[in-house]
Amino acid sequence: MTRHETFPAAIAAQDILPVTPRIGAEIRNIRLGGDLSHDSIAAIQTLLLRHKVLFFRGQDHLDDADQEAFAERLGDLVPHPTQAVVKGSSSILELDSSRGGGRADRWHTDVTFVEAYPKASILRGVAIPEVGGDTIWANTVTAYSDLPEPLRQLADGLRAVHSNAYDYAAHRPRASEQDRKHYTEVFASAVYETEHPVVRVHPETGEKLLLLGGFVQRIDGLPQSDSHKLIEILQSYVIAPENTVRWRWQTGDVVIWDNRATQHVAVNDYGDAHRVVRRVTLHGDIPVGVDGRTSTALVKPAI
Ligand SMILES: O=C(O)CCC(=O)C(=O)O
Ligand SMILES: [Fe+2]
Repeated sequence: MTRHETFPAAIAAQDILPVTPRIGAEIRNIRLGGDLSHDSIAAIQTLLLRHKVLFFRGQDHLDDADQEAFAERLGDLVPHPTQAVVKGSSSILELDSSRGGGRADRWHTDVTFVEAYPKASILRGVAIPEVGGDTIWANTVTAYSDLPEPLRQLADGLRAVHSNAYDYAAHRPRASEQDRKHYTEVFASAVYETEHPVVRVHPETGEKLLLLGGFVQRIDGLPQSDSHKLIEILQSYVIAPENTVRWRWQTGDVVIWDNRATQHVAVNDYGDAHRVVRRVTLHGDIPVGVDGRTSTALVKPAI
């Protein structure tokens, strides 16, 4: 972004409050819904590409249907491939801390185990603990540009395998019995495996970004231990504090993230307090690497 770049007309400059210079902006004085003007929707889309994550407080008027109607203005809704939608909705996924799988406490980009994973997610705070339960997002574009040149060159040529089937117990030693059951019986009930470029070219901004996150299993062509080490090195640039933004939720908040240019994690620090968030995701397109090669599905369930 250049300094003199204009703000999208439908949202006034004073209503756009960057939370950090690199990622995240709070947008004030807008009532989200399916009835927003074309200009407001276009402004939200522009701001999302620029800030990667947009925060909206005070959207308590939204119910599930309104959340879906608003999301539909931004793209095509796509339900989660293995988890059931909330009753009565077409594609809302509920994350309830008191149920299995309700705590997304590993860094990830949503649903990267499928080829055309979602381009954006829209999350609504339904029940928020008095303290704790923040979410952190990381900018994977600035992470890529922070890589020292030799690492950038190395990353440019790599491909990684993402899957929803992994050693759950090893990755999540703190998980409850309920979480384990949810993982086996629901989340990984159908196995997906997809090979993505490690560096993706963003289809709208042309920015290069690191495509990794919690579903990455290995880097193509490397022994498992080297694979782990290299993923850890690259991931350390993603989660560097200067590339992240942390949000203290209030009930009625809505957060939208560009799921192509970010990773996120829900901080699991609130014990038995009750936390419920509801999400919709928008259809994405198949990633393309810097060499023009696209992602390829290796395993997908026969439907
Ligand atoms: O619970 C949260 O704050 C985030 C959950 C999550 O990972 C998601 O909605 O995609
Ligand atoms: Fe997520």
